[in-house]
Amino acid sequence: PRSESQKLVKLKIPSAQAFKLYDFKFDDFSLDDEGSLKACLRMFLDLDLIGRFHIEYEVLCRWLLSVKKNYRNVTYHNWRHAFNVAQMMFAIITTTQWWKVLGELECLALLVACLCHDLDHRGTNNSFQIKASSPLAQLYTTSTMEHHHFDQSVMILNSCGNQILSNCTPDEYSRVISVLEDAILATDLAVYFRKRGGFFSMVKSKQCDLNREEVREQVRGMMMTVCDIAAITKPWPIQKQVAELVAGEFFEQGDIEKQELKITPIDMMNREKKDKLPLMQVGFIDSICLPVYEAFADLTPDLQPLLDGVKENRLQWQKLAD
Ligand SMILES: CCCCn1ccc(=O)c2c(N)nc(-c3ccccc3)cc21
Ligand SMILES: [Zn+2]
Repeated sequence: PRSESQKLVKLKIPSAQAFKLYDFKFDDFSLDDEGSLKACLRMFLDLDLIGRFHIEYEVLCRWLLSVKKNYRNVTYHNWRHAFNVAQMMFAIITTTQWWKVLGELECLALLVACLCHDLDHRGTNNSFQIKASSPLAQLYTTSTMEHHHFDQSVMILNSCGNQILSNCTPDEYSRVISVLEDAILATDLAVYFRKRGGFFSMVKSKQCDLNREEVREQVRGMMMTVCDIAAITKPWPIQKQVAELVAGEFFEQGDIEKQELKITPIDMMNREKKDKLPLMQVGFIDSICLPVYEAFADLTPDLQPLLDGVKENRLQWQKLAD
């Protein structure tokens, strides 16, 4: 029987327009597994990454299938989330034309990073790893999960039949891996909190010169956060559905903490405090989301729609909180 990747190789790939991949309001739930895999191929094709890095098409298909397979069947941090983060990255770098400033190598690394950034997530967060003294916490004491996601990414990139970077030069390979590591580690919200002050003041003072490497590294990291939480910018029905998945996974962690670790979970993860969700959403929006989407809307008016989306959802959550 034809292998999975040979099946994927043969499929006709619709245009980015047909998939609505340029759309900031892309519906996170619009594609099934095969559709999401074809959409990933479309993103690699339209960014001309296959041609520029001589990626063998069947290897790319096999790599995508391996990445998807290494996401677990958890409530929120699954393949669908990773795919939606990649679609938002594609929409941002094409709409703003930043793909021209970042260059193909950084775009390749960012697209790979989005697809791989939560690999093998168990539906529990970094503090849970420490509390449960999980094997991962023994390996990495800070950004525990993010280091694991990066490890998993490199493992798949180096697996035979999945080496999409095999035709890169040694210098290109090491630069892709370096950008990949920074990008994945940047998705730890603790890292975002630590670095955002510098980024916001750089944007405010109009010092954001994307032609400087240290500026591009900072912007790439913040772009990962913007894409990682982008569900907060989506039309209300999509945002509400995603919030329920996030809360669902948080409550599942809270259940484990109660039953196995015998500790009382924080309100955010305690299903007995479910009625506080709308208020917590407003808090999440005010403390984490608004500042970074305001900064990007300052950087370029092209990203104003993302900030508008967050503000619209804040109104909806505030209404439910009243
Ligand atoms: C693991 C980090 C997930 C971050 N995240 C990404 C996208 C989202 O849309 C949302 C959301 N709507 N809500 C929350 C949230 C849920 C309960 C309490 C506090 C915040 C988080 C979130
Ligand atoms: Zn994520």
